[in-house]
Amino acid sequence: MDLLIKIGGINMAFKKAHYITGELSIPGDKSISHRGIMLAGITQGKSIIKNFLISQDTLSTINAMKALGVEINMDASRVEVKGRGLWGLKEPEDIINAGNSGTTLRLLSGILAGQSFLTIITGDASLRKRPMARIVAPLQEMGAKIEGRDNGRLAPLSIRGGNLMGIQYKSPISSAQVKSAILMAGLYATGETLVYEAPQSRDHTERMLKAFGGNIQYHNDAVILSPSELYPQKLEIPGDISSGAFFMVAAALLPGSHLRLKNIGLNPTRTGIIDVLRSMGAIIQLDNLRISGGEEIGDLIIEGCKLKGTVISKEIIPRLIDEIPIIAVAAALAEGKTIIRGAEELKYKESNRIAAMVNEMTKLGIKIKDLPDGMEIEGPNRIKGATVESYNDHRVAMSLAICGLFSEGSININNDQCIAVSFPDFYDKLKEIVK
Ligand SMILES: O=C(O)C1=C[C@@H](OP(=O)(O)O)[C@@H](O)[C@H](O)C1
Ligand SMILES: C=C(OP(=O)(O)O)C(=O)O
Repeated sequence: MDLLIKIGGINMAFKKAHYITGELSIPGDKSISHRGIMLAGITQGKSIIKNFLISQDTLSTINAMKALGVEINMDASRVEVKGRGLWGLKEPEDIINAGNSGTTLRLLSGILAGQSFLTIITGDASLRKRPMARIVAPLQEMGAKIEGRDNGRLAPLSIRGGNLMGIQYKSPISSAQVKSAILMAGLYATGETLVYEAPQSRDHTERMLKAFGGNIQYHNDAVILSPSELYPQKLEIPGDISSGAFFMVAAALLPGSHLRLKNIGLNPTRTGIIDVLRSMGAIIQLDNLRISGGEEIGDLIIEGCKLKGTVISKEIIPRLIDEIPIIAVAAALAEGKTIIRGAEELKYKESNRIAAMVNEMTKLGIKIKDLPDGMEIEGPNRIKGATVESYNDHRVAMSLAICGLFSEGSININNDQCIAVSFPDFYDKLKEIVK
């Protein structure tokens, strides 16, 4: 079956897919790529990062670290970071712009909280609406001077740090960005820094700190960082399960499909999508399992079949937070009702992802309604063609594109160029496996 795609254009349209088949490597994990650049930048010496994700968000992190004086060179196969040591960053000459990337702004704020110089950090229109008090409050408690719009709740933030003290922080939300900002600042603090959260969010920062020589320990679900010196490393970034999720869902939904996603990151704090798809009846196998750079990695093999609805509740949400838009697509085509609760954090992402998915999937003829903390979807649905909006949110755009594989008419997605935020090759990869 032909696919009609305008790569990098404003609109795209697909024709209905019959099945998904093939083997794909998915680009490097976005969360781990950000962390690799930041931590390498504050070690003394040269780190090499392979399978780094080159996307708009991770380029925001690279540009920010360059503005702080770190030398970074990259080609298609690797990134070389010449770190300036924990205390060697320099005051940036201009405002740092994190673009669309919450991870860049929040994690970097933790590092900036440790610097005695002044930095002003901002982002695009979406990021300037996202909540920052969640990092500003604990970083101020550690001793950093931070101001921002709306009483420190919104970026731009101005940060002058230094002389930090470790804190014991019980996080009111499960957020890896909050936890990581505090741990980054903890590298500059006197005494121990402890962060407690439940349920646990992704733990890439803890693992990577350990890999760089950081003194990380766990006690009763809390992570504790003691003052540590970091050392340059060679890293290989696993494939991003959050990007792979779009193809996993497409393959799981189409009987006759057989898809292998190679070298995917399988850190258990990220694999909620596998558990949920299996609870919907999906056939997913793991192969070639190993550990690389302190992270679980392996191949995912997905066979297509008929899916059924499921219930997703609070405890699993941090393990699949970015996959909820594409899970909503799986639910739309599955038999029966799917209920997603405990996901209010979705309102504070690049767009309000509950409102975005409910509005746009409704335009496609899907029975979906919003809940205060999630959504309810009644399946199976016949998906009709329509023009839909991405809200400039990459995950919304890619989820709607997958709807296009199942729709009776063309789906045109306005502003789908935002896909380059996390997955510039999305359409090319999709084209390879759709038959
Ligand atoms: O730490 C990270 O790399 C991320 C953490 C999550 O955000 P929160 O920490 O806000 O939940 C996730 O949604 C985001 O895509 C990446
Ligand atoms: C929420 C996301 O990223 P960030 O918070 O870094 O903007 C995402 O990639 O879905």
